[in-house]
Amino acid sequence: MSIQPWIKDALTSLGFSQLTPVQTSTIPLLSQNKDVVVQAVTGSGKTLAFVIPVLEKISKIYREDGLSRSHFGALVLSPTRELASQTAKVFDSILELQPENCPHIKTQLLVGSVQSLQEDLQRFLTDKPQILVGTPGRVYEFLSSSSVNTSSCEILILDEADKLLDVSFLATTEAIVRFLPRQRRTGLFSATISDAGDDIFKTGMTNPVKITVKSSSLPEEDSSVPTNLGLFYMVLKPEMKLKVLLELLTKYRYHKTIVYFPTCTGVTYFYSMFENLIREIGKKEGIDIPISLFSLHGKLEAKPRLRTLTKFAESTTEKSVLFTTDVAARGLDIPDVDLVIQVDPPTDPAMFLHRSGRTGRANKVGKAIAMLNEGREEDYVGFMAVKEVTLEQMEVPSISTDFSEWYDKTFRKWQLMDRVRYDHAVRSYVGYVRYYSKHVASSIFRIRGLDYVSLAKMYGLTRLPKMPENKYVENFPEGGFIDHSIDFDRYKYADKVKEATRVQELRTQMRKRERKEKSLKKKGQEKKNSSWSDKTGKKETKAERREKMKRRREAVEAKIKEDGEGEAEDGDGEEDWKEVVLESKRKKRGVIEGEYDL
Ligand SMILES: Nc1ncnc2c1ncn2[C@@H]1O[C@H](COP(=O)(O)OP(=O)(O)OP(=O)(O)O)[C@@H](O)[C@H]1O
Repeated sequence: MSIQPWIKDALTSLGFSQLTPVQTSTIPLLSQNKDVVVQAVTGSGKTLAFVIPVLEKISKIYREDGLSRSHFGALVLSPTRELASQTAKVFDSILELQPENCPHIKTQLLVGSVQSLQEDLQRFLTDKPQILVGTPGRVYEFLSSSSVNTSSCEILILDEADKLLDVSFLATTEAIVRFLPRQRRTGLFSATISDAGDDIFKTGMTNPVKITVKSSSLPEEDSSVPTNLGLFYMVLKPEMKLKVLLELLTKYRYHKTIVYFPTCTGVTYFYSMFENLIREIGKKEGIDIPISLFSLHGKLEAKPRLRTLTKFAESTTEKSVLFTTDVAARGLDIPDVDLVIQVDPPTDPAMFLHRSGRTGRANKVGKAIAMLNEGREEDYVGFMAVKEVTLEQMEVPSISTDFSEWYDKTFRKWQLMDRVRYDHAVRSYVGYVRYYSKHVASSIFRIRGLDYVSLAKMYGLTRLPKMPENKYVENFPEGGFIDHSIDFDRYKYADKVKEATRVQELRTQMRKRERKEKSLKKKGQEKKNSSWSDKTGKKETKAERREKMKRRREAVEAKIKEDGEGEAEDGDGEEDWKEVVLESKRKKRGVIEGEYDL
């Protein structure tokens, strides 16, 4: 295969002395004028499979006419800022080794919130980069500017193409494609590209060559999972999940672990809870537990997100753990991640492979564990087997009664220090139930089959929050109470202003309650003396009132829905959309959704 000598030398210096199978099959086709659709297992080297042809093309343009100001030659699209930034770094690591006597090839990263569009345009005109790497939103804005001329773009790469072609991105991706000249090459890459179906043709490709690289060289052993990646599952009650997680994180031998949670709110909540648990375990055992904990999700600002990821990747602590959502599921390449834990399976089955594939990359050994709720979720194993993904059952590590009691006590003590933590628990629980209802495999993940009581215990709730799904709870506990260990009247916010407001509201409520009780007593007295027709009249008024309330609620919900739209962004932002609705509801009502009026 003819790769330019300087690129070959750079690859060798970077330790890539031999190409991987996906690179061997893709580079010659894409470098010479073929469109490609590439499906290869996670960690198989798809990035270099498009980076090399892009560099080849740009070098060729230079040998011929070069590029004029405001033109660029290649565009790489990625679904997340983290992935775009990582891909730009791969280009840059090779470009740093360009020989002095060649025209200098440069890249530019285009992602939202890192710098303004104006700054991006300014940099483009000054630096004259030939390769643009970015996320759809910012790239679209950038290409819309009259300062950018798209007519010289020779190659378009959609990395994680099935994501870029799903409902969350399709319109923007298509709009970007329309900016580009028809006479160009297109490459689509993903470990799960077949999920994009016919949408691949919306990228304007002509007769693309399909390249599929499975993990095994033996055709009868085809698998969608890399050979060195061990996939395991364990079946347990929701209330056991975090205890087992803590046990795995503290007792297991690993270097870097990524733990996936369903929602952004859940990540923030469990992150601060685990920070405390790990500290307390250290105190209990009289040692410093060598774990550095990080948290990352789509609702954080772009810059801290990128910083956290770099810190996690560069962390040299004995054990480093990243709590995250699906925003960090696709494409991220942190070579020494040796354990992935999914506290719940993802709503989209394709995501299972992307999450698990953060370990066991480039022939390194890795282990991915998925926790399944007892009951119906065991069927997920058979469901994944049909997709050539084999999961092996793993024993649930045994949790001693002592440890379990210590955990409950420590968790509760931490939670009681600030009532805001309970509010957060309620929001995370409600968010989880919403998330659960979005599972693609809805016959396995049945909203009516959830063990709500055990789930509430997992989140540290003592009372089931008010929500429509409560109708599925068998033998619904009186008042929603699972236990009475929290005295809500005395449960304080650490924030003084918040606490003062709570106390004020509590007093008002108590006064109201007293007045109500008094009036009820009085009414009871009157009722005894009133006629039957009077009572019927009151009943009608009640029905009218209920109808009025219903209409008002519907109007509020419609408004909230309207307000909530457009909040979603980058991957997992949309997962918490419902939380935005709930938040907005709360603001409007001035109460915590899911809580009883206490
Ligand atoms: N030719 C090669 N020789 C050795 N290592 C390589 C080679 N090509 C890629 N790698 C390494 O393999 C790892 C995985 O590569 P890459 O991130 O491109 O995988 P991927 O197929 O894009 O995975 P995913 O589907 O998860 O995005 C990287 O650390 C990369 O440096």
